[in-house]
Amino acid sequence: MARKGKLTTAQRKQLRKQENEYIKDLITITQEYDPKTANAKLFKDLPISRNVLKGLSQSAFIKMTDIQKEAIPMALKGHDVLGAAKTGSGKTLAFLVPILEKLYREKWTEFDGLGALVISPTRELAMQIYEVLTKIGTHTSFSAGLVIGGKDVKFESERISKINILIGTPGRILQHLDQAVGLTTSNLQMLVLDEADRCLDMGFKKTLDAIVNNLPATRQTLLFSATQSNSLSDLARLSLTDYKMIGTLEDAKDPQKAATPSTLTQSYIEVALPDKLDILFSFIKSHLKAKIIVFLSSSKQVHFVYETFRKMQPGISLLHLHGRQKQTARTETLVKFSRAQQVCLFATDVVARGIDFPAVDWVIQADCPEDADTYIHRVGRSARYGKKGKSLIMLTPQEREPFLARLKSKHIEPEKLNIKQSKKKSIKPQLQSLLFKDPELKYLAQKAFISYIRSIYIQKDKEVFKFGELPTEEFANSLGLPGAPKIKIKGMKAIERAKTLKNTPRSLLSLANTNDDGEVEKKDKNVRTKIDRMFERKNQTVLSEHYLNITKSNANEDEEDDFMQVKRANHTLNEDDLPELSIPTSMRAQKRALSKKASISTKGNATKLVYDDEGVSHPVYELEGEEDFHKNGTAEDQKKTFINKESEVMSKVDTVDKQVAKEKKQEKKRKRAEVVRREQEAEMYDESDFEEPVAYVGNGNLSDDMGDYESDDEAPAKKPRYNASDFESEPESDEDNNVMEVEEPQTLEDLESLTSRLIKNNLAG
Ligand SMILES: Nc1ncnc2c1ncn2[C@@H]1O[C@H](COP(=O)(O)OP(=O)(O)OP(=O)(O)O)[C@@H](O)[C@H]1O
Repeated sequence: MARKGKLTTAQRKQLRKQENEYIKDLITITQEYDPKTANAKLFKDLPISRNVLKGLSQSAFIKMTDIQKEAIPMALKGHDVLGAAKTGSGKTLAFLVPILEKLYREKWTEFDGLGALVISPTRELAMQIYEVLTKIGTHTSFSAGLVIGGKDVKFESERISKINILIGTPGRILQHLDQAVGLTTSNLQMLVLDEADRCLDMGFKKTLDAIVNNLPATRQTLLFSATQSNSLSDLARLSLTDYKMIGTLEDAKDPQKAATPSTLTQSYIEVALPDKLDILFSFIKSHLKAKIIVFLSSSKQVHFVYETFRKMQPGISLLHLHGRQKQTARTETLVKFSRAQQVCLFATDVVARGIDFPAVDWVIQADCPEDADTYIHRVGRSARYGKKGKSLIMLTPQEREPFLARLKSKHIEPEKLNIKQSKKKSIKPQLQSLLFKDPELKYLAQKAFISYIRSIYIQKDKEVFKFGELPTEEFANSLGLPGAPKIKIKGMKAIERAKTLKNTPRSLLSLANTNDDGEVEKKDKNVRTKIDRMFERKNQTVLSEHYLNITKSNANEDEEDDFMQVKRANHTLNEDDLPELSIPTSMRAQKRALSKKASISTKGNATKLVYDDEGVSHPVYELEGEEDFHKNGTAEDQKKTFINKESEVMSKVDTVDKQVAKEKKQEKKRKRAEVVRREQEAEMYDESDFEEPVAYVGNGNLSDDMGDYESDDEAPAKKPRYNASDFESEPESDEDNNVMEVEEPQTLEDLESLTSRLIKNNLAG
């Protein structure tokens, strides 16, 4: 007899049978389903299981968007999908529904391991996808996990073995594939890349390839983005052969199908670089009732603009978000911005893609994006899911024409706006006074200056970004600085480029002074030490403590040196009597001295030695009998043979040396490129704090998983942590003003790193 509430074995068997039949029917209907004739509009018109439909309708997803209508049936049929659709058009559901359906039809259980993997280029986007999944999957029995860094790996490893659907950023996923013993990918059914073009680009190449190498080749792969890459090599990397393209790039040739939403009003203004902040401040002041995102090119820019504008109190709440912030701060800002209605967020491209902020009125691109695709993603934070929105891009006179041409090729033609003269108001005096009073702000301004110049220098599109035409002095003044901080570029390529720059301003022309090593240096004949350089920067309070420590320890060292020195008070030494000693002075000289080739060349002709019974060495002829010696030919012949043999050896050594040197050079170049790339990455998609990964891993139940997520400090709170009143009156007490959120100061090693192409030198005091 069955106890009350418990099913008997027979009942269970019966239920299982019914479910198997239900799944069988679903599969048959799916195979017979023809999207063209079916003309489905609602999710319930599709062959989707009842539990998923329930989750969808409870989340108010009833009617399908175009991409969902097309992509879901294709994916349900088992095809690989390459899907491109405008920003805010519902791509997330287009891959989440097929994931849930696939696993349901495969009768997936926790013992089957990982069934689906979703890769997102940013943490914020991964969290958002996870949140949508937990909503629509609430009536299914799959477990979901979010890995974006953080918690104890052992803790994660235990839980991750039970995860069916894993969502995460590339670096973190790879770390888990490497470390989590329990994570079995051999059964993986589906791989999804959201923002696929970004996941596939150079920045993530190595990581993504390593992840894919860990996955079974027979799987279904879905790629989604508003700007899709259909480069064959990219698709080959994912073993994508028989795939269906949905709304892909071909459609971009049709003006009606431009990559931006029709509900978005796009405009541009031409602004000289030194006037940008004036215009930006005026814009914010005249849009106090709006919800605005301002995109800037680097975290330093964001930090500086946020801190200074905050002090100038434009009359609207200000927020800032970039990849160098702690995850908790990033998440809090995300939640605050989502909930607020009148607010201005300064951000880097870390939130340019995929993030679904509700009701953004304006997207301002204060710095020109690297390409048209980034433009599309940035403006896509507004006008989502059929809502209205506006965007404005500031283009410098140098950027205007070529960048508008890039946009035109994608059928995007923003309207020109003019700035009313009456609205123009310079904030330079205010900035100057702020920087004068606060050395930390001045330091931020210097960093913002350098990072902007650097961002222009490293841009690929040289027609848009004309490094040589930057008005550096005026730009520095516009940030409130008394003059442009001096900068130098390391690396041969940079020098060549700097040399060819015809109209390069004075401050940039100093870059062209190079030394033997191909490094650009100041003309200064005296070699400046790290401490000298520190001294030149000592006006910066942020560094001054470090500086003091160094100079103090150096002073102590001097004293110690003095103390240890043998005083020659009681005798004198005749310098001429001392043996001549010389040591290689530079690294290059040291290397040369150690190279095999150099050591051979400095030793003259090699002499063959033989050792006697006592181990004493002798030239060969000393121990060889005359008769034996003549057996090997005349002395002249033997000499020739010997010389030929030795030159052969030397030439081999020479070839090897050259090869080694070439490889080293290539490796150095590769490393430098890698570091520059990583720095760019850190600016935009920071996944850097590897040592302290946080993961929110489910425990076999989606709703429990969401509970876990909520309770975690590091996780974004589902319920608001701030109520509207908290937020609107963002406290700015005197105390708060004094406590500045200053990033960790860069170390000397950072500043002088060979890997950095542009570094500051002798910051203007
Ligand atoms: N069928 C639907 N019914 C109602 N709302 C929907 C539907 N599909 C998506 N949405 C809503 O539309 C918004 C945009 O969806 P989503 O974030 O998936 O867009 P996207 O195409 O991925 O955008 P992006 O290219 O910027 O990543 C979200 O707020 C989502 O909840």
